[in-house]
Amino acid sequence: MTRAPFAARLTAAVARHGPLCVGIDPHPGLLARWGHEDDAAGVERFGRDAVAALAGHVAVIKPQVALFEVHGSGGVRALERVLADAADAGLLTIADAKRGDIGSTMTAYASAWLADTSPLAADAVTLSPYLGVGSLTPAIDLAAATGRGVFVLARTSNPEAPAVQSAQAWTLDPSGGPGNGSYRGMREVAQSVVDSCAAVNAANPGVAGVVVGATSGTTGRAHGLDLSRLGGPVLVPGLGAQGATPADLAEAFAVGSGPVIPSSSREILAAGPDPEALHDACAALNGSLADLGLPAGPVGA
Ligand SMILES: O=c1ccn([C@@H]2O[C@H](COP(=O)(O)O)[C@@H](O)[C@H]2O)c(=O)[nH]1
Repeated sequence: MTRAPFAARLTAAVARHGPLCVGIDPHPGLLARWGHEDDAAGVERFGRDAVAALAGHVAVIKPQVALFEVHGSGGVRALERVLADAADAGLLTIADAKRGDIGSTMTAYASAWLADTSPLAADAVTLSPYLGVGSLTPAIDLAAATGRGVFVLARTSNPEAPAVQSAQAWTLDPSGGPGNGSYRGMREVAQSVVDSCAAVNAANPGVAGVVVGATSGTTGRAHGLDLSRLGGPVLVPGLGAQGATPADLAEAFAVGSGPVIPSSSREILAAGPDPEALHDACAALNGSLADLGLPAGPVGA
């Protein structure tokens, strides 16, 4: 199937619905609040009801894969149905799977989340670069070939992140691209991930996004990354339950082409299950985010 590049589709969806990404995280407490059991049938009903309520009101959703996998094969089947509903409804999807492995295994992860033929295919998937951004090439290549995208963890929202992500790393010469370049100088691991993704985007515009947490207030490290040359989207989890507010984003994410996609899961889902209440919560948060004037594209738009 031929589809426009993910970054262009994301830019267009953000222009229409605003930048907010709603995380689909069926935690036990939320399932109870929405009147569902903590089992495979419960996460399926929760996810599909959320998609039905959110379609046409937000640009993109981000199902948290772990909260479906915890219910075994039934949970994975539920996730397949949630992803299919979202695709049918024209709602973009980011599978928050955080995959990363040696290249041969990465090829299988890539096929699972990004191949047209896979029942788990999403519009984009989150990837972990701990084995090196170059090890993610099978997923990046498949995303480029199928009009999908990847979001590579750069500076995550958890308080433990700086111990690894703020360490100094050898940096590839940008002219080489991941896996090919000579080494020169040192910079933070998080910045080197961003720079490697920028090199990917120079060849395949907008395919490689990054994840940068919204929680500068708790980790003290969201600020200071140079996203100006990324040339791809930025997924920003941590709004709401983790303590970040829209105001925390204004300065850290002002520079770059974007689109910048702030994400909230538990806090926004707590407004449900009433669809009207969910719409109102999304509209209020999208309004606050729009006021910030975050980069909204164009990336291949
Ligand atoms: O740096 C990261 C990367 C991913 N996440 C994921 O986003 C949601 C956040 O949920 P909230 O309820 O809005 O806190 C969750 O699925 C995380 O695994 C992140 O928080 N930080």
